[in-house]
Amino acid sequence: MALVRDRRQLNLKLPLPEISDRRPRFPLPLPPTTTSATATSTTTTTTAADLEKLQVLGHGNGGTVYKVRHKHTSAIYALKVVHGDGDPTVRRQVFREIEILRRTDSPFVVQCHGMFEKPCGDIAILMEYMDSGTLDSVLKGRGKFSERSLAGVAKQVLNGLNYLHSHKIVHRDIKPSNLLVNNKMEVKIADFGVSKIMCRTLDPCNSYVGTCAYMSPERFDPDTYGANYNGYAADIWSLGLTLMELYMGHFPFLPPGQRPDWATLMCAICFGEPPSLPEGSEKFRSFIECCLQKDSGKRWSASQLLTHPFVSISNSN
Ligand SMILES: Nc1ncnc2c1ncn2[C@@H]1O[C@H](COP(=O)(O)OP(=O)(O)OP(=O)(O)O)[C@@H](O)[C@H]1O
Repeated sequence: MALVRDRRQLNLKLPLPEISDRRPRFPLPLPPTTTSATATSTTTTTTAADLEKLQVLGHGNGGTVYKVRHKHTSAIYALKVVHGDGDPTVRRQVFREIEILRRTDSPFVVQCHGMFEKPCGDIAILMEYMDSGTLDSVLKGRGKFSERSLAGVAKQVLNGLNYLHSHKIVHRDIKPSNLLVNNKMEVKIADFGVSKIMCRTLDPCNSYVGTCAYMSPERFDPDTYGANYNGYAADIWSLGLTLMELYMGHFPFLPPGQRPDWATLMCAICFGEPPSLPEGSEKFRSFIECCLQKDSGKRWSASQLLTHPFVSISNSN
């Protein structure tokens, strides 16, 4: 596990591209929501005064996520608070996340129950509470995942990506720490701070955003690896690396214990062979190969991968 922690000390994040700094109006209306296991009522008009903070769940880029209880309904939520006086880039990220969450309604994407701005300028997003944290924290706590449990993870994340991609949303930062999980092993895609809504099918999406380690070859070198690069296939590459990491217990591009620098990693991704599983069933190896095609045009889409035999392992007894 120390090896995994070593990698996490890297801050392989690249800056966001310039986007509109237009502030959304608050409170933001949300699309109709489905009922969640922990929060039975939808509270689009909730304010900070309605919520009791129970504990800190984690810290992200410029903000803190709390476990909170609604004082009137007793429903439990996660509340992400981003500081109003913080970095403008972080504020842009949270507005982007809000914009995406307003558009999504899928059991495979973390559900948003409301957003509000506090008088001090802090921005808060009220989300469904995922009581087992991220897949990254599960890996650190319980150790490597079995093939069968990964087939279940793959199926759910693919359903989430299929939903997002069919709504022209590219996530751009799929990795274990952005996939939330609950005690029923339901896995949901979260953290849309660097995601992009594609306006046209062939919109370019070659900006360097997200976490470098999980970036696909065409995001570094679109000329060689990505004809008409539009970003959807990049999410699939990141999913392939994520599943390998959960299976192997360390980041697949690097031998355990090696601390990469940005240039080494970029060379490995662009000039090396894609990583392959050192062990595992034929179905699992084939699935990973379909995700980790260096040429983005040869990579399978989310809807194609949902038909791959590896995914159906999760249904078998
Ligand atoms: N809906 C949720 N339910 C339970 N825990 C959550 C939820 N959302 C976030 N967390 C916890 O809070 C932590 C911080 O989340 P956040 O989205 O702010 O940042 P991050 O994804 O870790 O980092 P960054 O935003 O810098 O990429 C997560 O790692 C997770 O442990």
